[in-house]
Amino acid sequence: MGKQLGREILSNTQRQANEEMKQSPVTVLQIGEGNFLRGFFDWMIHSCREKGLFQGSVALTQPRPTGRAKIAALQNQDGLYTLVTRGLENGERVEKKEIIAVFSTVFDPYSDWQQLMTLAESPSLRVVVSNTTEAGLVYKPEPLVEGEPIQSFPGKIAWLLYRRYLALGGAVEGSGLVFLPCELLERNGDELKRRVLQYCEDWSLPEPFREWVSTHNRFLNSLVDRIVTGYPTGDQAAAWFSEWGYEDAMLTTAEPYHFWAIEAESELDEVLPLRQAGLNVRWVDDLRPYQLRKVRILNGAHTLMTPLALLHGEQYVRDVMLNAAFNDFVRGAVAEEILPTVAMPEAELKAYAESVYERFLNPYIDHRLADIAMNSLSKFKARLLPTLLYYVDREEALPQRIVKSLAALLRYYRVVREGGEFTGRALDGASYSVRDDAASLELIAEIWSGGRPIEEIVPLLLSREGIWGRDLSAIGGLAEEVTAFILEMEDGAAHMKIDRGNGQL
Ligand SMILES: NC(=O)c1ccc[n+]([C@@H]2O[C@H](COP(=O)([O-])OP(=O)(O)OC[C@H]3O[C@@H](n4cnc5c(N)ncnc54)[C@H](O)[C@@H]3O)[C@@H](O)[C@H]2O)c1
Ligand SMILES: O=P(O)(O)OC[C@@H](O)[C@@H](O)[C@H](O)[C@H](O)CO
Repeated sequence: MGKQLGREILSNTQRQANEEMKQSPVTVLQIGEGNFLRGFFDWMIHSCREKGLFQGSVALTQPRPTGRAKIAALQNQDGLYTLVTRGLENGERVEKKEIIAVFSTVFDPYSDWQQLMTLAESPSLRVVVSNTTEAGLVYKPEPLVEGEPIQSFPGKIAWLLYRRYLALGGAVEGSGLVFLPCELLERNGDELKRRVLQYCEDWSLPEPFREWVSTHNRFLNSLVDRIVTGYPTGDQAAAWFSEWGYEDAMLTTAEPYHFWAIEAESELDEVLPLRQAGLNVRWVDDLRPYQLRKVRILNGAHTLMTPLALLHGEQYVRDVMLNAAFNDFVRGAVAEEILPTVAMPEAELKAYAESVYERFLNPYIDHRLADIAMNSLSKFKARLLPTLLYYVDREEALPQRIVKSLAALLRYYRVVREGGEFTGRALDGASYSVRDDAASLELIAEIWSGGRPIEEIVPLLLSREGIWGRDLSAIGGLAEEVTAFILEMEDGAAHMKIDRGNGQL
């Protein structure tokens, strides 16, 4: 057993910076001990502090009782943890190790409720950041028992705000807080506010307070973008620990790419000087283009490649991008079919697309296509169908690569029910299981099973409004093109075959 990370591991300079941080007022409350916030937000605050731009510190709590273990592990390490950032940046491999020191307080709100209440009443507190997954924002009614910890995340916020309102007085300028929920939900700030107000109503908290919640507090909508891969798999951690001379139970890893679009005015730089620290953060008037950019390009490219690549025996995103034929296919689809449909400056879109390819090629991330394949029906509908419909609505030629990926999706969903599973067969006959909405899979399996010719199957599949949101069989030429692609795939026709490394799809 080596030494555990703690303040004695730090160099003299780091120790001094850590002591200064510990003495700094708590300006940020963080609800969420998970990997993502530690590899994203806390790293950002650490970067700001290192540049002398941020004089506050972060108090960390977990949103649910089960997060206790990580809270205890951080307490055991004086609030410190290591972040290794690794991947490609402008074509170069980077690997950077940092000991992140931003938590001046780490506590379990279920055993130390009073500490949360004291923080709630602190005039120094300005920001509340969270990531509790989508599940954390689901509304679960609960009774209010004064002095007892509140279970839900938005319920905690409602009570925290009430205590703050009582302590600081509603009218006081600056008594409100800035909320930055990082959950991956559209308009996450609005969602948190709605939930908080729901608890205020459930507990009959006074009307003037509710008014103050809405008018003096900011619930900001934002879009986070960074792949944070957490504690490394295999022997990597042990190898690093022996190199570093210490062990770290809270070690996390992330890709170099990071982006945060926050719908708010840039004056908030004063509260969070992230941009001044050179971070890729943008205060924006309208978040929608950024959401669209990510969903259509990054997630769209994932969904575009997944069924086709799985049918051809690929397993990982990186391997798809290293295959010349697939690489051409993905880049061609993004550049010629997806980008023209997103209303943002072309140079910006191209730069984002390039960063996405680099992220897909990250030598340190094994992103399984089988994981991305889960719920591919709704993913196609949200991520690629709007692009296809853009051309349909303008009566332009159908985008061939997206049509091909739709063909691959339908072929990938050629499933039979075996026990509790729906299984399909790749082009080489290998079996796989498909995870998606059971009713849709049932329906699709039934359509494929009837012994009909493919020319009948495809229009039937495309006509299911319950799956696609509209009758796709009504789109002129689509069923014929999809059918032709499936037949070519099955026949192993030259242009649907992969000549590994150098061929064509
Ligand atoms: N890791 C990434 O690359 C990444 C990137 C962008 C967004 N995200 C999103 O961030 C979320 C968290 O990811 P992570 O990598 O930090 O995972 P994690 O497992 O390390 O952390 C999950 C966090 O959510 C909390 N949580 C889980 N279920 C909850 C519930 N029912 N109620 C309240 N809190 C709950 C946990 O206590 C913990 O703080 C995911 O939903 C993911 O979609 C992750
Ligand atoms: O997470 P999912 O299953 O909704 O989608 C799979 C990927 O497209 C997705 O995880 C991206 O990698 C992620 O959104 C990048 O920030």
